[in-house]
Amino acid sequence: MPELVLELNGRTWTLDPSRSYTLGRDPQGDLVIDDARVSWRHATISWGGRSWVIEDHGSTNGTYVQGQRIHQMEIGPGSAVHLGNATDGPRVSLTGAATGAGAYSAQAAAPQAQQPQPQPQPQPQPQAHAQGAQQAWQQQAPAAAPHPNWQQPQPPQAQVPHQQPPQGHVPHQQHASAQQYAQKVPGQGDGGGAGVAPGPGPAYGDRSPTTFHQLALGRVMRIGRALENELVVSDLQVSRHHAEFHATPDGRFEIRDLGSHNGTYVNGQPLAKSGSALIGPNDIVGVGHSTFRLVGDRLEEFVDTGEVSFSARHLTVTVDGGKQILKDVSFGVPEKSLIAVIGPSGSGKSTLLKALTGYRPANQGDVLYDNRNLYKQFAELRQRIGLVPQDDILHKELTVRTALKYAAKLRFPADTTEQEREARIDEVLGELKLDIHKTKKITALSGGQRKRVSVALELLTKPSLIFLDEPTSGLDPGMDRDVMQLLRGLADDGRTVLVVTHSVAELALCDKLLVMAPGGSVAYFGPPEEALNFFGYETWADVFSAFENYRDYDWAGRWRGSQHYQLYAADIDAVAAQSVQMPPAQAMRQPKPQGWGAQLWTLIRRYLSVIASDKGFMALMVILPAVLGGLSTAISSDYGLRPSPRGVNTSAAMILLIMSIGACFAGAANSVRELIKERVIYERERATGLSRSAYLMSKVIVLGLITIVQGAIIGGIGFGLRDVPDEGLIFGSSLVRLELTLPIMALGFTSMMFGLIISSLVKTAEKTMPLLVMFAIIQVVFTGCLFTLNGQVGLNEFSYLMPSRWAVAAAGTTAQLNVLFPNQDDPTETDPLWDHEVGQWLVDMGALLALGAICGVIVARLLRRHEPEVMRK
Ligand SMILES: Nc1ncnc2c1ncn2[C@@H]1O[C@H](COP(=O)(O)OP(=O)(O)OP(=O)(O)O)[C@@H](O)[C@H]1O
Repeated sequence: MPELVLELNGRTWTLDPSRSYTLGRDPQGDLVIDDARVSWRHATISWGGRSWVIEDHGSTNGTYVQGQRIHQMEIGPGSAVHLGNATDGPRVSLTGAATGAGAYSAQAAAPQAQQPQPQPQPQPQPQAHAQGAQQAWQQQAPAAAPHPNWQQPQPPQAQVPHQQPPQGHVPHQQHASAQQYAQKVPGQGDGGGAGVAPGPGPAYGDRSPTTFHQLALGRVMRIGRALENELVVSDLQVSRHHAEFHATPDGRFEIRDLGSHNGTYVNGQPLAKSGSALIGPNDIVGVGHSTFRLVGDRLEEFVDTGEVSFSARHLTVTVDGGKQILKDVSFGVPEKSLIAVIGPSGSGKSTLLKALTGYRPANQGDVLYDNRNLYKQFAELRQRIGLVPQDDILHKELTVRTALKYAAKLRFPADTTEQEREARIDEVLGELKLDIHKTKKITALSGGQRKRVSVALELLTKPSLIFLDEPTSGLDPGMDRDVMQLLRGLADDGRTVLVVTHSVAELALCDKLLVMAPGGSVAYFGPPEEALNFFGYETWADVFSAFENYRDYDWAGRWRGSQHYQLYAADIDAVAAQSVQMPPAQAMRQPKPQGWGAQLWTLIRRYLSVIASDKGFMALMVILPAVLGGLSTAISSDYGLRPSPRGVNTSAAMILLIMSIGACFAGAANSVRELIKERVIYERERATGLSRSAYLMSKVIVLGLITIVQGAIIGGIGFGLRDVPDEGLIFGSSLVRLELTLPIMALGFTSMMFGLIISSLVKTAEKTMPLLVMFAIIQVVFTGCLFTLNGQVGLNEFSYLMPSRWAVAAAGTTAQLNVLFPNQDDPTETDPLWDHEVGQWLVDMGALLALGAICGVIVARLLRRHEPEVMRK
């Protein structure tokens, strides 16, 4: 029997040739390797009939034998295989004989063989508590009506003896007991845990470092993704050459950023690009998912594999006018937890989500992530947060794969290769079982599948904390379970997942439930299965009715007086509330993974892909200007844009009017929905480092080109079929029609910019249509072709704000509109904007384009309103 003995992390397994063994992070696999660089299903070892064979399963970071990345290779006694990194990735060694009594049989070794066994703990008796709670509730009041006693909750100590949770590390268990929970939550009542910046104290509680690296005087230790670095970090968030540690002549150590894309952080604050900082034993250096701490001349590395605790303490949000919309919310969960947040409408769920993600930081309180203060170290920690808003954050017109491809391009550092990004996309698609849908358009997917794609997008960068805002809203009831099971799986795989939901059907899948009461305070936090008993009702509908009927009841007081509070929240609550002091905006600004130009190019390509995928829209873009240009030919005119024998030719003004309005309408119609329909995508991408100006510029360039072409079609048809003056002002006699068309093209562009203003102003896409119509009608009035504007004090000056006024004026200088369409009251009074002079043509065109530029500045300001508060600068 060709037995092979495999050694990993000090443990040995005797492999059986009759079956194959999977290696990876998947807890269901045969050999579970808990290392961020190892893929979920990384590789397989099996007996190939002649010899043992290791086969890589398309892992992101590769399988290495003697420093070479391999796909499939024969192995045998004496072989050593590194997973995830050629030098310091987890090492699998193979020998030919069992190593004695310590050897495990791999068949017998269930995946859990490597997991630490849970310590026996005194278990709380949830049912007894629940009944107790119910009795207390029923004693206080019958469910049908509030009772005065409700207002006087018993002091917590009277209800339940306070149990001191024992100290120590306890592995995760689904629906962990209160004691287990209390052990894992950071900073429990010790006043500590408010971040590490800067100051003594353990940075990671009881977590031990993933690896150590020896630093030596005179030696530089360079960190990066590339294999030639001394410290190779297999993380796509890290640049190829990211940063370096080196000793200064006086024996101290310094970290220097090497122009990294995602930044190097010291105590959560980003170093300037290519900047450096001296580091001491209390400093935490952050590079991608890894953090480093100096211990003597050794560097301890902690890799954030997602298994981190999370808690909120005393979160309070006060809005203008002093009203509190979130009141003193505290809760905490250990690693790998799924938390659901429910509550009646207006109870502050969205406000809480914004406070937890840093989108709108609370005015008071802390959010602790792995014992680090999220608000203080936001620039670094925001990269570990995934947020799936209620609306899809992908362009539905694209295929799943293309949408993820663009998202990966925007979120990963500029120096990641397409191959690396593709590999990560494949990994995520596989994890979320979306492989079979990858070539489908997102519009063709069911609601549940679409939500999976949004989750897949957020998983690309391997966040440890994932927040979801009502993922099941708008889905079929059957999809609830699907989505909640997906979230359960995400948490079990080593992430903390918090979901705000209206759906109560699948709450049992969660580890903890947070129930918000009207007014923004906590009504309950604890295991979901004990919640209904806590409230003393049989259904959630009853609980929500009670919230509705007794809005003024002190729900928070009832919670704080309960034994559940003692069990699940008192420790977190014991720390006094602090007001939030966010670092200065500069320190919070996360370096952008991509340069401005690269972002712009990706955004332009994505936008063109979206347009190209909609053939109907493309056809309309050509038909609309053709029809509008054609309409102008319906005006009967013997002389076109030339003077009649008497000079006057009012139909020329009508022709210019119709063509200008056509250009206004086409331009504004192109852009009026553009920003509002992408608002959620913009908000999310902005939080992950998208440049506002690159985003706006991508719209201006693509829509600008479209509207200019449309203007050319309108002008080509409208002027092409008409008599035009023999001589132009700029182009002489040869290109008079072009000279007349240029103002129409510029008008299309500027109207498109006005459309962007409308799009960034409105709250819903439906509101854009009335505003578009209003814009077009105002332009009709202010062309100067319906009635004389010149000389009308106030009205004339106001018309200078209208793009149609300048476009008609520019074309009017060429066509001599002062002759064709003289002032009806006083023919000697001419409009100076229509003077037949080269300078005037240039002034009119300049004013038209300047209006467009001013619109651009206004849109940029308006876009700011739709950004996470921390991104507004
Ligand atoms: N900026 C603000 N200024 C004033 N009041 C606000 C502001 N933002 C939210 N509110 C109010 O705070 C309360 C909580 O709002 P929030 O959107 O967080 O509730 P919600 O529980 O998410 O509601 P829903 O389930 O309907 O989405 C609401 O009464 C809301 O009107």
